[in-house]
Amino acid sequence: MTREAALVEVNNVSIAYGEAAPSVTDVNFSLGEGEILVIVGESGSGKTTVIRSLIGCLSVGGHVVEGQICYRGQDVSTWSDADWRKYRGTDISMIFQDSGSAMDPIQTIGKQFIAHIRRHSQMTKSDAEVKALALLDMVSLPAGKELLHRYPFELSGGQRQRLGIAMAMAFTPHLLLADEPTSALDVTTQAQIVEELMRLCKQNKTGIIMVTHNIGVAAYMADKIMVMQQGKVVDYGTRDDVLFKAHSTYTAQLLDAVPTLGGTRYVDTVE
Ligand SMILES: Nc1ncnc2c1ncn2[C@@H]1O[C@H](COP(=O)(O)OP(=O)(O)OP(=O)(O)O)[C@@H](O)[C@H]1O
Repeated sequence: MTREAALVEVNNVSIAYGEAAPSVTDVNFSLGEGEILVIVGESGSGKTTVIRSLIGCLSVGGHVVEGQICYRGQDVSTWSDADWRKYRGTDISMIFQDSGSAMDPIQTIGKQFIAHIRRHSQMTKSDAEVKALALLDMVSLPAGKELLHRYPFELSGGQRQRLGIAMAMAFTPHLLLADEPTSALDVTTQAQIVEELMRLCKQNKTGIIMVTHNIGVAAYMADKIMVMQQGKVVDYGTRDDVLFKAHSTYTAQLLDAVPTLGGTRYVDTVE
């Protein structure tokens, strides 16, 4: 019997910018369908670099210098631009720290959302609008019709992130990448967005790889956690392994920094 390929498999990957020494070295992890991997680590440790490499969108000069990234068993280094266009935004999608800033400020949300749907499908304008409205409803953004006539800056940070999730989920991706999707939000909205992502992940069996600075968020939502420091993975494993049997001093320090409530550390109490 052949083993079914993991959704994502990253083997010994190192990534450099230009001619400089690699910024990220020897990264290994895997993700199954419907699993949530959360990447945590200090600023500059390489989290964004790793997540962007999975959608073939490293910033200028970035390239994989060693190792292999596989998506459903396919080595993505063999993909042409046309292959990437086929997968990006449909099968593999991404939400950013502030989804609104990734949108054109002078075009209405509706125009951009409908164009996004039509770019990846054969839908008519009116069918795309119906789909956009259903997606807005799915992420608890009611009054979608009115919202489609608004501009990105007219929405709150939380509404913009919900919109980002709706657009990213438009084609029910198998893999959703999220780069600090909650860090610009207040704590209550942060919790709502995390719940939303977890619900969609469960409902659609979408695998999620999310970057956050907040190990409390990782403890709450992750199946697996990867901790990065200075371009290297210093801890990786199931949520419980990393939280309760962490090997690196850095992870121990991160966990020590999590506030306690009535003497109980937050991560200890989350199921
Ligand atoms: N476009 C670039 N050109 C050159 N070096 C870069 C570029 N982007 C990132 N780097 C370098 O790669 C390393 C990792 O950066 P990266 O943005 O992936 O870290 P990060 O963990 O996501 O940080 P943050 O939490 O601050 O977003 C850093 O040393 C950074 O300076």
